[in-house]
Amino acid sequence: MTARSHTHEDTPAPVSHAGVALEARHLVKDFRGFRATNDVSLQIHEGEIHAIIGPNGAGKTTLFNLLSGFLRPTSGEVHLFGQRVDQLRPFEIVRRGLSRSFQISSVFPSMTVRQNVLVALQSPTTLPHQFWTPLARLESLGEQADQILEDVGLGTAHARLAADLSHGEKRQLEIGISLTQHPKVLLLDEPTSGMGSEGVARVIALVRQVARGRTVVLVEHNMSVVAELADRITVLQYGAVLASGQYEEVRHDPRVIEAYLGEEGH
Ligand SMILES: Nc1ncnc2c1ncn2[C@@H]1O[C@H](COP(=O)(O)OP(=O)(O)OP(=O)(O)O)[C@@H](O)[C@H]1O
Repeated sequence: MTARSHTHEDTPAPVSHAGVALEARHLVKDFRGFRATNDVSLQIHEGEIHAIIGPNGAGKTTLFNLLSGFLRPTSGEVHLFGQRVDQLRPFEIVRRGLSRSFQISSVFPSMTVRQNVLVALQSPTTLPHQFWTPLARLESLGEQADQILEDVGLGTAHARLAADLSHGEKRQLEIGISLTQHPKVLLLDEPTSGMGSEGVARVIALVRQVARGRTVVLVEHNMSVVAELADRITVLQYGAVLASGQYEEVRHDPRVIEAYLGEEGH
């Protein structure tokens, strides 16, 4: 335990939904008898960067899919800003302020970087009431697209074909595409996967940038990225929450060291 660490007793129990952006309550997901998510309850606080970690097969992706509406829970509930969302479809959850980064499949390789962002901005989830002003809409979309590309560090790459982007740049574009939905809560699935140290450093800076004024939840295998970015972490094992709390607190938890962090030399 270090000076910066906290104990469970230090952390006041939340008494209401105030300050809670996203909440899982006793989530269960069974796949033909196999329990991939086992009674997961967690609270993501507004404005925090929260990392979900755990060994391979621990259920991180399944939890992401449950939180974003891509899977329906077998039982349990998901609440977004105090409202139940687990029975909604993904686009309805997007409209309520939660967006997730998509894998490379959401990027159109034969279109330019800017065109990819424009197409995402034209999504009806973003512009449901503006069909009668096509010219004004296009102009406003162009400005928005350019701003998003600046925000994700692709301002000078706007005219390049998405197919020609490096792996890291594609991840930047995916995050940009997520931002077109104006999310209050952004879910990032392994944003640094497959990257070298330069790409990792760029993504760390990018996540910090997009986290301003937002809540970010990320699944991440790279523990130095987690240490760098996360305000709090939740550790999953066998589909259940093994530990949750401040990074410094959780990383000293002997069960966590045994299950996961020990392997990483932390
Ligand atoms: N559609 C499915 N049908 C059956 N089993 C599934 C399905 N999706 C996931 N699983 C199983 O659920 C468990 C959790 O998988 P999940 O992908 O959520 O883990 P993860 O923590 O994201 O793993 P990784 O770190 O390897 O990506 C695994 O045992 C997986 O085989």
